[in-house]
Amino acid sequence: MAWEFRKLGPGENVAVEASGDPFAPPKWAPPVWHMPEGLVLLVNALRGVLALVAFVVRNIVPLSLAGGLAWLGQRYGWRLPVGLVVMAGAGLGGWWAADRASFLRWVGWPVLSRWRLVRVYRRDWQPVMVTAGLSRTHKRREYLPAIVKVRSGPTTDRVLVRMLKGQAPDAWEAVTANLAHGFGATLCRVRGGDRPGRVWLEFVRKDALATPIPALPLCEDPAAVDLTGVVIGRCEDGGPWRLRLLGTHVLVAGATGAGKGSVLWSIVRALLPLMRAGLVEVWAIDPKRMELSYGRALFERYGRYSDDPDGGMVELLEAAARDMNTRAAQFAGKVRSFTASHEYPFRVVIVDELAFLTAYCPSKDLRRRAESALAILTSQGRSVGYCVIGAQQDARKEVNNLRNLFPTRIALRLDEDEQVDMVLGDGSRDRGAYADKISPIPRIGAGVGFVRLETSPDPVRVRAGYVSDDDIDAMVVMALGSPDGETGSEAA
Ligand SMILES: Nc1ncnc2c1ncn2[C@@H]1O[C@H](COP(=O)(O)OP(=O)(O)OP(=O)(O)O)[C@@H](O)[C@H]1O
Repeated sequence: MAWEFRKLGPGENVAVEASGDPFAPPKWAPPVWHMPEGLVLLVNALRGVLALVAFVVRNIVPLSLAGGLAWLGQRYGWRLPVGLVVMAGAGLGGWWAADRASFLRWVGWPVLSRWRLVRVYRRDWQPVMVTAGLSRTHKRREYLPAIVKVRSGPTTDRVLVRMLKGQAPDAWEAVTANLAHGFGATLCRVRGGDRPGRVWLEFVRKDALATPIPALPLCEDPAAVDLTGVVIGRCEDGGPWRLRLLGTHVLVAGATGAGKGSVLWSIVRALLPLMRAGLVEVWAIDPKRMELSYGRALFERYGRYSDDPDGGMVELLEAAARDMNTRAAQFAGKVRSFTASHEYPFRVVIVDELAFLTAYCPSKDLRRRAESALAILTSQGRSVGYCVIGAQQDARKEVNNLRNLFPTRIALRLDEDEQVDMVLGDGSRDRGAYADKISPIPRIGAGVGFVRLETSPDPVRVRAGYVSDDDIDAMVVMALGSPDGETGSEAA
């Protein structure tokens, strides 16, 4: 039987049985190439050598160590290598005990990264990529994205990935749940890579914020407080959560019981040294008469306080707006950047439930006046030392149409997924801000939220310190000298 080879397209060969009969249907068959046996053996041997070289290069450090110890054992007996291993172990133990941070940086995390690369990511990479639909097959050849490196920390693994040509981060964002389950993580987030064509995958192995963070220690030194980053809790990576107050306004959105109070009180706690020094005033507006009223004495001594629904709260806001205008007129042409002083203290206006003033207040006139004062304060107050901090339960537009005047926003636990983007900006939830999935159990989820830091568009998970009633009492004692140190100054 005679066969002839035909090319259907580039790289595609078929064999067709040659036939003299022009009407006979063509008989197709895959081409069979008969290789000389020696050539096959040679190619396989070459492949084996290349794989061995790649393995040795990839594992040069452990292989060299093992080889060196084996050589020493062979040459001088087993006592020497065992002694060396014991000494190295003791040295590492001593390093760990003396300076844990540097030990983890130079030994602990690199070893863990290597271990997780080999035992988790490289091992499960192919099946997870295929199942998640991130691989492609072309002409029966499988193309997989590649792992560039893995960086492990105490709670998170960061995996730098080279995507397939033509792939975009959206394709990865759409399958974060598959990736998390595939690699045994509780959560996976996609972050921008170090160059086009690469993305960082952030796998959360363990929730670093699952247990409440006690109120941060009270600081006595005003110089230690930085208004461009007051520390109010912890970030997921273990670093401090610094919240900018100078030059911005802050919106704290969270469903009922989400822990808005702990954010507000952590801010006041961090500001206390500056309040005592006369450089910061906190004006508190407390429609709920629950959260802020506990520390009313503090606000009355170092600022102002109102919980009066019949106009008192709105008057306080209007007073702030008037004062801000006066300040702006005095600064015009003289001051370019604000520095807090005794004459012009930095004023923080805290509104515990914004929606009460802007949406739920029964008096239309009061609502209109409150909205107007808030709009003035938020649109013009930043540069003259005013910061409005508003808390609200409902992130919907109908309830707060001033949302866009708050440049800094914090999303605590939210009821619906679409509220996440309303608070943090479009695409935030796709980038991993799952504020709607924060646990409603207070011990696990209260005070937990997502923020966008100035340095990166990617949302960061944070938890505010829990300022208990006893902590507030301690603050009052520190600031006023007695738990009920009323000053007698009139509430607005
Ligand atoms: N940071 C935190 N860590 C641990 N538990 C917290 C934290 N913040 C608050 N809690 C707990 O969660 C409960 C609800 O907190 P909080 O009252 O501050 O919520 P909220 O958002 O102000 O709710 P609402 O809008 O209904 O007033 C509190 O009883 C408190 O025990």
